[in-house]
Amino acid sequence: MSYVIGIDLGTSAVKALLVDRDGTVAAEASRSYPLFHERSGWSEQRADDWVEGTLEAIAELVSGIDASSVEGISFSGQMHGLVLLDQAGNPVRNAILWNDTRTTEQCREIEHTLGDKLLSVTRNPALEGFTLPKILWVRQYEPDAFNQAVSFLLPKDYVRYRLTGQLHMDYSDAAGTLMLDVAGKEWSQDVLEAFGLPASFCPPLVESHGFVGSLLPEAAAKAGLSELTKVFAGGADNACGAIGSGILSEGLTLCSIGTSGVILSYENDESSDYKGKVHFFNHGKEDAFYAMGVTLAAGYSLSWFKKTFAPTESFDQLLDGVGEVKPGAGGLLFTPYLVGERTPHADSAIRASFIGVDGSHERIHFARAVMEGITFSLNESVDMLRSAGKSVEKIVSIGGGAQNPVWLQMQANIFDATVVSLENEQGPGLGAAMLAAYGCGWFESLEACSERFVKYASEYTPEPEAVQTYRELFGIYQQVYGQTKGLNEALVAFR
Ligand SMILES: Nc1ncnc2c1ncn2[C@@H]1O[C@H](COP(=O)(O)OP(=O)(O)O)[C@@H](O)[C@H]1O
Ligand SMILES: O=C(CO)[C@@H](O)[C@H](O)COP(=O)(O)O
Repeated sequence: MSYVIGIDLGTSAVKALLVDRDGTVAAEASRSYPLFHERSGWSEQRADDWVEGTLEAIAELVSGIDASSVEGISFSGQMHGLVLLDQAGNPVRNAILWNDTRTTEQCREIEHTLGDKLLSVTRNPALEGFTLPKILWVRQYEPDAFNQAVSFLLPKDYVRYRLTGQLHMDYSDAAGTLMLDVAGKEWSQDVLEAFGLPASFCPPLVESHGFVGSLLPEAAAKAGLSELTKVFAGGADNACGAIGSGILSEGLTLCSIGTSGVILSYENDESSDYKGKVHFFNHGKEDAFYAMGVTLAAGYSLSWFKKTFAPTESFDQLLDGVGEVKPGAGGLLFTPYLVGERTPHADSAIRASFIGVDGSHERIHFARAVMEGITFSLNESVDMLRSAGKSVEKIVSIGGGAQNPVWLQMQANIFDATVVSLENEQGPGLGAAMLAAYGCGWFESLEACSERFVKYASEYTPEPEAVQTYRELFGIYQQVYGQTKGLNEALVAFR
C-alpha cells in the first residue's frame, strides 16, 4: 500500500490526512495552537507553533505504518499571514494573520500609491487581511524588526521551508499578497518598485503541484517519515478546498465554514472582472482562477459563542436541539462582525450585533441566530456572484461547520441552492493530498485524481417554506450593517 499526506494548516489547528491510492482517508491527526489578540483587531500566531504541531501530527499519523510507504506530502494553508525572515531564516516577530485588521492606514496608502494598477495588476482591492499592508505596517511601526527581515513567506510556506530548507511560494497563495500580477503569474515589478521592496524579498514562485524537494534529515526523523518523501508546494486553503471538493471546472460553487467563511466560484477566464467586489485569485489548478467572497468571523463566531457561554461543552452539545428552533430564531438576528468584515462590507471598525433579543429567548435561540447570521453573511457573497451572472445551483459545503446537518439544511434554505457534503469534510487537507498524488504521477490530471478521491455524501435541497422565511429575514439582516455602522465607529475609542 502507498500513501500521500495532505497537511491543512488552519487557523484553529493543523490537520493531517493519510490518504491511499483510492482516495480513502486511512488516518487523521491534528494539533491545535493558540491565537494571540494583543489588541482589538490584532491577530497573531507563533510560526514555530505551526511547525511543531505539523511534525507532531504527522508522527501520530504514520505511527502504525512503514514510513517508506508515504510517497509524497503537500500543504494547504491559511492565506495572507506574514512571516518575515531574517538572514538566518528565522522569523523576526510573530506572524500577523489574515484576520488581523490593524492595517487600514496602509491600505489607503496602497490605494493612493498604485491607483488603477491595484485592480488591473493584483486584481484585488487593498484589504487589511492581505499581506502587503502588513509588510508596510511592520516597516512603519516596528523598524527594528523590519530591518532584520530579508524575505517573507506565507504560513504553509514557512512550515514547508522548515521541513525542506527550501524557500518557495505557489501562485494560489502568492495571489493573496497583493504583490502578484495575477494574470501574468509573476511578482509585480510595479508593486515592488512602488513600495521600495527588492525582488529578493519575494520567494521563487511555483505551481501548487510543483516538486520542491525532499525532507531534511532532522524533520524526517521528527515526523517519522523517510528523507526520500517527495514534497510538493501545495496551495492556499481555499484553492485546496476547491480541489478537494472537485471544483475544477465552471459551474460548481464552494461554501467553506472554517474560522473564516468563504463562497468560491471557479473561473477559467483570467479577464473576468468583478471590479474588486469579490477576491480574484489563482486556483491551485494550473492556469485557472476563482472568485471568492469572505466572511471574516464565520466558524469563529460560533466558537466565540461556545467559548463564552458554554466553555465546557462540545459543539454537538451546544447545538443539540437547534433544529427544533424555527427559522428566524424567534425574531433574533445576529451579524457576525466580531473582527470587522470583508465581503460585502470591507470595514475594520464594524462589530457584531444581536438584534431583537426577547425575554422568551433561551441560549439555543442565540446559537441558532449565530448560525443563521453567519449563513446570511455568506449569502451576501452568493448574491454578488449571482448578480455578476454566475449560476449558483449546487454548492459543496466543507469545513468544521459542515459537520452539523442542521447547518447544511439551513445553508440550502438560505442560499436557495442544493447543498452537498463530502464524506470527509476536510476539503483543504484532501486537496493538499490530491496535489501530492498528482505530483507523484499517480494520475495524469487533477481531474482524474478528483474522480477517484472526491466522495460526495449527503445532498440537502431547499425547503420552499423556509426559503421564503429566510428571503424576508435576509432583507432585514442586510439593513443591520448600515444601521449599526455609525454606532460602531463611535465605540472604537472604547475598545
Ligand atoms: N460539530 C460541529 N458543528 C458545527 N460547527 C463546528 C463543529 N465543529 C467545529 N465547528 C466549527 O468549525 C470551525 C473550525 O473549522 P475548521 O475547518 O477546522 O477551521 P480552520 O481550518 O480555520 O482551523 C469552528 O470554529 C466551529 O465554528
Ligand atoms: O483570508 C482568508 C481568505 O482570503 C481565509 O479564508 C484564510 O485563508 C483562513 O482560512 P480558515 O482558517 O478559515 O480556513
